[in-house]
Amino acid sequence: MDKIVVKNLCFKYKENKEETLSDINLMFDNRSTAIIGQNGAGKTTFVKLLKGLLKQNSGEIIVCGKDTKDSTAAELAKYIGLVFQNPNDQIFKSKVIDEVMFGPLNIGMSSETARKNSVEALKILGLDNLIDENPYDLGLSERKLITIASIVAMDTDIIIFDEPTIAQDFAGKEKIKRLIKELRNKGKTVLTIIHDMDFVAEVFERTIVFNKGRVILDGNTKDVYSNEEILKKAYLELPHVTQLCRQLGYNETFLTVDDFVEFYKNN
Ligand SMILES: Nc1ncnc2c1ncn2[C@@H]1O[C@H](COP(=O)(O)OP(=O)(O)OP(=O)(O)O)[C@@H](O)[C@H]1O
Repeated sequence: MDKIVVKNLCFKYKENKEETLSDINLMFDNRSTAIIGQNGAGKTTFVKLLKGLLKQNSGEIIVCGKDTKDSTAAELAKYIGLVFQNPNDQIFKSKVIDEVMFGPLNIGMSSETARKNSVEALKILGLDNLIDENPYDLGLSERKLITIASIVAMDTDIIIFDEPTIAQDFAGKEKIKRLIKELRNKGKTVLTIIHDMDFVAEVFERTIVFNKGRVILDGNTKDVYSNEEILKKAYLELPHVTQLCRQLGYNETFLTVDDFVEFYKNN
């Protein structure tokens, strides 16, 4: 079933002359989905509309059966969680556990379930030893993971990450990769705005490309990455292994080194 249906969506910020989003038509099922596109393409605006933080000028957005135009952001928070790009926009409590439990409590979860979910989410991200710390005493990468845990703990059907890998080293990226796969296996719909094309290739089943407020590509990641010319025009650079294989004359699109090695061994 499609958890989000977007029809003929248009949006313009009052102070801007041009539309930021024009005629967007998309449906989201359980596939893990990356939303990519150059800076200013409209990705963050799009997810803010899904979450009900902005209201469209025209078109329709249905989230878990609810029309976002008739729903408050508080009502939609039960269905859709959004992790902001900058953790400092989200964190305000002085203890990690209180910060992570805030969202679950706010949507009406019992404190017992909120605590259980919060500890579980912190554990998945390897942060359960920081429960009593002040988030502001921690580094940017840990603060970012805490904001991710706090949304995961809300156990919403749809979870959106805005640039989750920023400020993460290899270990942090691996944690986020594992988390996204785990959420997907639990049947959650995970949408992620991201610039890291290698991460997209390794993790996401579906990729949507935004360009100047429109969707220019949408499909399984391998098919989308096969449209080299369109991606180039949108100033998006393919992963190095994909480029290398193309330059070596392979017609097939390889998303990861493992993909290529597997193919190479069998041919
Ligand atoms: N609050 C706002 N008021 C007016 N214009 C805005 C506002 N927020 C964003 N914009 C403009 O809308 C356009 C789309 O911005 P948006 O942040 O949605 O793009 P993005 O694809 O998420 O970019 P990035 O990858 O840099 O985060 C940009 O031209 C931006 O300047």
